[in-house]
Amino acid sequence: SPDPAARIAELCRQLNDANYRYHVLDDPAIPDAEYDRLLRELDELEAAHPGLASPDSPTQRVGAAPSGAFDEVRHAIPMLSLGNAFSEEEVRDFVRRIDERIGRESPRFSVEPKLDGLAISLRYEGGRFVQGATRGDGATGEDVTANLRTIKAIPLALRGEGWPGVLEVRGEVYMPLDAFKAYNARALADAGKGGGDKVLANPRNGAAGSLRQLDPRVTARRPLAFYAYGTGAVEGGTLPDTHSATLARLRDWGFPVSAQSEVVEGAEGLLDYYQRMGEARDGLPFDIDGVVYKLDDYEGQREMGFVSRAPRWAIAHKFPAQEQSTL
Ligand SMILES: Cc1ccc2cc(C(N)=O)cc(O)c2n1
Repeated sequence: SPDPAARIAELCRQLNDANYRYHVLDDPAIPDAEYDRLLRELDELEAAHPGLASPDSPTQRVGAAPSGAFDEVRHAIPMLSLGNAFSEEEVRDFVRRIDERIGRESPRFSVEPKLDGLAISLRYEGGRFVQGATRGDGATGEDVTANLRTIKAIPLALRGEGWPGVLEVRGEVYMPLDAFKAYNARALADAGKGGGDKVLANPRNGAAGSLRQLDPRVTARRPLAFYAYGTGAVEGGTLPDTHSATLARLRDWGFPVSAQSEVVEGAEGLLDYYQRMGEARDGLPFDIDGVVYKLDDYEGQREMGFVSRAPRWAIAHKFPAQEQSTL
């Protein structure tokens, strides 16, 4: 049989590549059954050669139950909450304030849907996922690293090159609607036979509840997804000058980013995007409760600063409340 170390390295590469193509490019390379077969082969090889199992191996995503509650994590850079706009007038005020404060006639904005999930922060050192935490109150969150490792959309090691020595990525963990419905249908059916998983009230609670499980093996059974929407601490490297260019780099490094993100210009561009996303909303594979507008250039963001914990350079424009997803 070929050298086990070489076979293990090849299987890790194939499985990580399959994850990237499935979760980031939305272009699966191999069918699920093939993915599972490769993962089983890797599991058996690592069991036979324990010294050869790398901590970044796809088999290391599901750990055992930890001790007790979650440790606290202090966010070196606070995780922002967003100010809200509910009307066209408030959006125009937002753009006008930017023009008045930093003299931008028709600024460019990075825009994307606002997913209804749970905000988290992921820390990478030397390109490896070392810690993940919930937003908490923005300054301090809970260490849910073991649970986040079970989410295949979150890379255990960065791809490509040029990433900083320390990189924190902020994003939203969410439960896709189809997966939510399939999970509940199965949980309901199993309940009928006196066993099975808990039925979830709605996708947002499903995501929050799944991440707060003390046992990562329970989290691993939940259909969770993730998409990156920003960065936190960055050391030993630099990011591009705009948010949109940073999102493109995050995608190259292995993070899913919103397929609906765009760059638009001025209040008209924002309102047109809001209109289009409002029309597309019911066809999206996840719940959204609005769209997010961000001044795209970081220089402008620095000049605009923050009001208490919310940035002056970004707002969420919310849709009218929608009846909750049915069970
Ligand atoms: C700065 C910031 C804070 C919270 C966010 C939340 C979402 C979201 N829920 O999708 C998207 C973003 O771009 C965000 N951006």
